[in-house]
Amino acid sequence: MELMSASQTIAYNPDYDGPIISVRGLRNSFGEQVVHDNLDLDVRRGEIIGVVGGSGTGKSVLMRSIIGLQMPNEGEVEVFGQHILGKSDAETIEIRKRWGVLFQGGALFSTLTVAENVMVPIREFYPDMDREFRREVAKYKVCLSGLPPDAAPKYPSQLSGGMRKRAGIARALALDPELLFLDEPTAGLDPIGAAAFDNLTKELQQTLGLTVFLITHDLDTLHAICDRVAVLADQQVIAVGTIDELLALDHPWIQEYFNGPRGRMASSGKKMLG
Ligand SMILES: Nc1ncnc2c1ncn2[C@@H]1O[C@H](COP(=O)(O)OP(=O)(O)OP(=O)(O)O)[C@@H](O)[C@H]1O
Repeated sequence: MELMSASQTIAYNPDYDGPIISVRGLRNSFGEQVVHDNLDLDVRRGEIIGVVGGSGTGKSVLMRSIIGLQMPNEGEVEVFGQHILGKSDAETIEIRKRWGVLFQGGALFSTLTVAENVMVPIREFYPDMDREFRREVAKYKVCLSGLPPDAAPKYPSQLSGGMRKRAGIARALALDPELLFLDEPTAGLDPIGAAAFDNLTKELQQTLGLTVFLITHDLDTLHAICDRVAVLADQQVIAVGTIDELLALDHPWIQEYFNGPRGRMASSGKKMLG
């Protein structure tokens, strides 16, 4: 194994104030199946951007391309203003430290407690951190996720679905990220649990100044907390904007999605609350 020298690691530029994520000309295919072709997207600092699209339109593949788990056939991905495609883990370590990911279903290690799950990224990125301090950080993140302190020593199998999602958030927050990726965070939650999770996401965005890349099918979530919505269809991001801006577009999928019976209900629910 080769160690990177400091000069080979992509440096953190604290003065960068452009888009937090910039994707250009992305192409992803699996065999004959083209999932993305010439896809562009910018994510602005501090926003919650909802990413929607029919099943199989490539929302998760897009997220995986941005975080380096999927190597696209073509295109450029910049995160925090730095090109990351084709770079090794060692080269991107300073960038990866600055984001947290909640995968679909939580993806917790079932043989580790909640606190131990939170400690995994801390140990990976800060191997020299004192063990006691690591424990304290983990406990704090568990609280930040809205879990009671007694959840920390529990195993994922001892938690409800909603609590497991919160444990996943605690782990995603382990390294004090500036950017959070959430893949369908409210899927499988009851409406009350989903609304509570939306509130948590909004609170984290506001109190920690996070930028949030949020894949969802949940119309209530889009209305409740997203600043803008990106729509995936036809292998591209066909539109990005507020829901009102999207509604002004004459695209059949967008109209059906936001103006169909469920879309109208979510919209009227927001008006009643607002
Ligand atoms: N590793 C892979 N190998 C082959 N095909 C893949 C792979 N990953 C994703 N795909 C295919 O790419 C397409 C997009 O998948 P993706 O999971 O991104 O869709 P999605 O928009 O997130 O869908 P959903 O809303 O149902 O979660 C799907 O047809 C999927 O089968």
